Amino acid sequence: MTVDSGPGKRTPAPHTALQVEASSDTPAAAPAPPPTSAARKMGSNTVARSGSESLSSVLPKWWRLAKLWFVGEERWVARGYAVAVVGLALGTTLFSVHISYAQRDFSTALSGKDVPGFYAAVWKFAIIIVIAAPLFAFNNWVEEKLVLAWRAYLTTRLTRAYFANRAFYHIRQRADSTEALASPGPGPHTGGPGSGSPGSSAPGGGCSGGGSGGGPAGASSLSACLAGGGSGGGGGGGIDNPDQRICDDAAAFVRSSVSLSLTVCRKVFNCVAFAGVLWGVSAHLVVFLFGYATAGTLVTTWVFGRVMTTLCYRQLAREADLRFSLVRVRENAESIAFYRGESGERLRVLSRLAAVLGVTAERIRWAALYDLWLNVYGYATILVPSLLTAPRYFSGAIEFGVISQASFAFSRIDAALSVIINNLGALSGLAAETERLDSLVAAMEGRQAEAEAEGEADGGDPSAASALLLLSRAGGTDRIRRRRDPSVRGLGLQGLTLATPGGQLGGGRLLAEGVSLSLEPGQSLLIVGPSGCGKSSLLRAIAGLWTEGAGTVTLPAPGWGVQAEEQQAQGRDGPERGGSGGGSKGGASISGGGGGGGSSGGGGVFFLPQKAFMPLGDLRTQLTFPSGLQAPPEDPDPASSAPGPSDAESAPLLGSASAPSPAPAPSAPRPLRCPSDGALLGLLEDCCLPDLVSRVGGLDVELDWGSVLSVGEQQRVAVLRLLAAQPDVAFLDEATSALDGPTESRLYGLIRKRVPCFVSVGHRLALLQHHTHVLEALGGGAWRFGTAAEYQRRNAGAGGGHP
Ligand SMILES: Nc1ncnc2c1ncn2[C@@H]1O[C@H](COP(=O)(O)OP(=O)(O)OP(=O)(O)O)[C@@H](O)[C@H]1O
Repeated sequence: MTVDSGPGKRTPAPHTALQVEASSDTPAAAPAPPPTSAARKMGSNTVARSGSESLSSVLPKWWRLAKLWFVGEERWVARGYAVAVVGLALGTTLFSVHISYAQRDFSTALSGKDVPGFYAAVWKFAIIIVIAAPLFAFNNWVEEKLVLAWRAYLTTRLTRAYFANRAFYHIRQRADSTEALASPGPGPHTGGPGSGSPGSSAPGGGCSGGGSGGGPAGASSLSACLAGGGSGGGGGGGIDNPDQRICDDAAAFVRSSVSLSLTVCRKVFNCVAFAGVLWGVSAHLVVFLFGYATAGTLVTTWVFGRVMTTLCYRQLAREADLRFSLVRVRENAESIAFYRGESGERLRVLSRLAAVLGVTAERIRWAALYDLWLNVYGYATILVPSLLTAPRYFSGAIEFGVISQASFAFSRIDAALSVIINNLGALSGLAAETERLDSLVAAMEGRQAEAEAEGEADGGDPSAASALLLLSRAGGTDRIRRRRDPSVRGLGLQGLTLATPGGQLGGGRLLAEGVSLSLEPGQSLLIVGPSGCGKSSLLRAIAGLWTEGAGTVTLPAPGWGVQAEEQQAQGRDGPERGGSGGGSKGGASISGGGGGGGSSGGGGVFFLPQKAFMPLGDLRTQLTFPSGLQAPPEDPDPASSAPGPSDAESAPLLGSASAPSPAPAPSAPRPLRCPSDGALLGLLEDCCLPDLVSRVGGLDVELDWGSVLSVGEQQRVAVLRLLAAQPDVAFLDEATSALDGPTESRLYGLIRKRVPCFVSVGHRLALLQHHTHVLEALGGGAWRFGTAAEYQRRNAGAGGGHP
C-alpha cells in the first residue's frame, strides 16, 4: 500500500514493498562548500572559474543567488513562505511516522488472520487518507505559490540589472570580443555565437562532447569544459545567451531550488523520525544503513556528479544556441530570402541541433550507467532489513508486523541518506543553472562597478556627477574620460585616443590618436573617411559605449526639462555658420569659433545609430522612442512583487541583498520630452511622412514596424524622434543614408533649425552643405579637423574625393 505526497511525486528509488511516501522526492540537495575563486569583474574581460568546479563548489554560488530574495527587500514574504513549507514538511513527516504504526497493525492483523483487527486497521487507513489528501494538496499549493513569487522577484531583478547601465550592450560586447580574441577552431560543438570555449582546456577547442567519456577521466575533461564555460562564448569571459539565462535558467533555478530544499528538509525529518523507529527494532540496521548510504553517496558524487553537472550545463547552452539561431532567421527573414541564404542557415541550425543531440545522447549514456548503479544500490536495500530481522521473527522474538515496519523505516532513512544518489539528475541541473546565473550576475555586477567608477551608474545623482571630471575607471589612464558639464552646450574632445575593444591600447586596433576639437552651439561637424576607419567608433566613444583609449569627451549635462510645446513650434534661429578651426593631425587641437543658436530644447545629447531601432509597440511608441517608453519615476511598479526601479538599478545586484531595504535613490527626472499627438502629427508632416498615420490606421496600431516600414521611412521616423527630443547636441551616424537627396536636404534643414549643435557621419558629398566643420580620417589613427569651406577647397584642388 502506498500513500503518496501528491500526484506525480514519488521516489524514483525501487526500494520497499510497503512504502508510505510522505515527501516529494524530486531534486536533491546541494552539497558542501569549497568555493572557487571567480574573477567576478567584467572589466577584466573574464568571469573566470577555477578548473575544478564540482557540485560542492556550487553551493556558495547558489546561496548568493538565493539570498537575493531571502535577504532582500521582500525577505519577509520569502521567509514566510519558507517557514510555511518547512512546517508543512514537518507535519507530513510526523504524519508518515503515524502511518508506519498503522501499517504495522495492518500487517500483523493480516498475518495473524485477526479479522476484527484487520477491519480496524482498514478504518484507520481510511481516516488517514481523508486527512492526508487535503494536507498534501495544501502542501503543493503553498510550494507552487513560493515558486511563483520567487521567480517573479528573481527574473524581474535580473531583467532590471540587464538593462541598467546598458549592461545588455556591454555583456554582448565582451562576448564578441572574447570570441574574436580566443576563437578556437570549430569543434564538435562549436558554431556561431556561443560556440567555442576559450577557457576550455579540452584539446581541440570547445568541449569535445562527442565522446562518451568514461568514468572519472571523462569526468575531468568534461569538467574542464565546464570550468572554461563549455558553451558558446561562456568560457573565458563572454556570457552566452543572457536572454535564455534570464528567462529559462532563472525559472528552472527557482523550481529546482524549492523542490531540492524541501526534499532535503523532508529527508532530514524522515531520518530523525524513522531512526528512532528503526533503532527500537534493530540498532544493527541503523549502523549498517548509515555506512551503506555514506559509501553510496561518495561513489555517486565522485563518479557521476561532475559529469552530470557538466552535461546539464552544456545542454542548456546548446539549446540556447539552437534557439538563438532560429530567432536570427526569423529576424532576418527578408535578407536571407533575398540572398537565397536558406541553405547556409539551414546547415547552421542543423549543426546546432546536432550539437544539442550530441550532448543529449551523451547524457543518455551517462544516465543509463547511473540507472544501473542506482538499481544495484536500491534493490540491495530491499533485502537487507528482512535478512537482519527474520532470524528474530523465526525465533518468536518479534511479530511479523515489526518486519514490515522495519522495512518501511529502513527505506525512509535510506531515502533520506541517499538524497544525493537518488536526485543526482535534478541536482546536476540546478548546479548548471546556478553556474549560468552566477556568471551572468557577475557580469552585471562588473558593469555596475564600471558604471559607478564612471560616475554614470543608473539611479545615481546626476547633478553631483555633472560638474565633475569623471574617470571611466578610478585612476585609470587607459580609459576615455567623459565629462558632463551643465554649462556646455556643444561638444569637446581633448586628446581623444581610441582603440577597438578587447585589447586595451596595446592589443586593440588604434582608430584615433590625440583628436581634439570643440563645437559651440550653431556649429556642426561632418565626420568623413573610408569605410572601417573608425567614424562610428568615434560616436561610440562619445556615447560612452567604447571606453578603451585616452582623452576626454565633454558633453552637455543630461536633458531634464519637458519643454512647452510652443517652444518646438517656434523653432530656433538657424545656426550661425562658419567658425574657425585649424588642421589637426594626430594630436592637434582646434577650437571652432562661432556660436549663436541658443538652446531651449529638451537638452542633453541624442544619438541616431546607423540602423533605426523599432521597438515592439504601437506607432506612437515608435515616434516617441525612447521617451515614450520611460515610466515617470513616480509610477507604481507594475509587478507588485518586484523591487522598485530605484533600488534594483542603483544598488549592486548582489551587494544590496545583504542589506535591509535599500534607501530609495533620488528620483530621476524624465530625460526626454514626450510630445502630444498633435505635435507628433506636425512632426510627421515635417519629416515627409504626412500620411503614415492614416495609412496604418492610427497612432495606436501595433505592427512589426521593422518590416512594415521601409528603411528610408524608419530613418525618417528616427529623425522625427530627434526633432521631438530637441537635444543640445545630436549625433547622426549615416542616419539619412537611405533617403533621396531632396528629403535628406529637407530633414537636415529642420535639424539645423532645431538642434543647436550636431555631428554627422556620412559618405555623401551633399551632406557637406549642412555642416560647418569636417573631421577627416587620414589613416593610421590620424584625423584632420577644419571648416567645411577649407575641406571643400582642398578636395576641389585634389579633384574631389570624400565624402
Ligand atoms: N565590437 C568590435 N570589436 C572589435 N572591433 C570592432 C568592433 N566593432 C567594430 N570594430 C572594428 O572597428 C573598426 C571601425 O569600425 P567603424 O564601425 O567605426 O567603421 P566606420 O568608419 O564607421 O565604417 P563604415 O563607414 O563602413 O560604417 C572596423 O575595422 C571594425 O571592424
